[in-house]
Amino acid sequence: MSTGLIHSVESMGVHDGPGIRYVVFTQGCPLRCQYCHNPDTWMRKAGKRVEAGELLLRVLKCKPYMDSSGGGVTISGGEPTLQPGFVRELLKACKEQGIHTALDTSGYVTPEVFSSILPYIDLVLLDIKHIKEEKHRDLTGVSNERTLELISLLEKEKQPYWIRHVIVPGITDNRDDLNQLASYLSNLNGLERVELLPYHRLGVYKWQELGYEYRLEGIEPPSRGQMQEIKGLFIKKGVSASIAVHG
Ligand SMILES: C[S@@+](CC[C@H](N)C(=O)[O-])C[C@H]1O[C@@H](n2cnc3c(N)ncnc32)[C@H](O)[C@@H]1O
Ligand code: SF4
Repeated sequence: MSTGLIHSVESMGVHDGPGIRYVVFTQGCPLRCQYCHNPDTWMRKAGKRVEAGELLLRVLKCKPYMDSSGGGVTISGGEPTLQPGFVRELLKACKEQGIHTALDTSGYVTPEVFSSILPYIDLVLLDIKHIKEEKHRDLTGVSNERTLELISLLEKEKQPYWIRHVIVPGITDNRDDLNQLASYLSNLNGLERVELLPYHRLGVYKWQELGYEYRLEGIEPPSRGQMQEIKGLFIKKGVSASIAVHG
């Protein structure tokens, strides 16, 4: 039986997929997003080791309210695709129990690894951090090539997915970049919806506790008006976009 390194769980999550969800936050992430609200999940140590079967028993206790709300299980993190064996086993076990499954990812994963998990995922929540390669590198430390390649795979496999995009004033709210992203998304078939996430500062204290330098100091969250205007830009291109509430 596979074990996984997890950071924490949330038994009544309402921000990561439809309905009420049991959210598993895995430990470890290869990206270093400047805005990340979970920097305490980055290191591939310091988490708790759990067996997939043990976690399933905890999930099953929550099944009644997950079912009645149209919810399920979401594996988030950190970057869950770093632990494909554990994630596969947990999602497979959930599916065998009739539980809806979602995976929350940056898409920084090879097609081979992702394909090994895909049969057990009902919904992929894929965050495009930036549509422009150079800006993506600056924001996250890595290329966006794998993320875009993953979208091609999801399209090919006819896998339903949502795209997420965090709006950070001065970093990801350039209108030309957003128009480019909206045009790109308007041509996709499996995309069910786009969730625009307003940048928030709820995790800044963790950066301070960890002794990391927070480069976005001084940047405030976007206003409601700014978010509405950006949402309008997506709608205008025929992309079904909504503004998410903070997690
Ligand atoms: C912490 S990540 C974990 C899953 C995966 N690593 C990813 O980035 O998609 C979950 C979601 O939170 C978003 N997020 C992280 N920090 C944020 C912040 N400061 N404001 C708004 N959304 C944030 C991410 O962009 C992602 O969509
Ligand atoms: S990919 Fe997700 S968990 Fe990793 S640094 Fe970025 S927002 Fe944080």
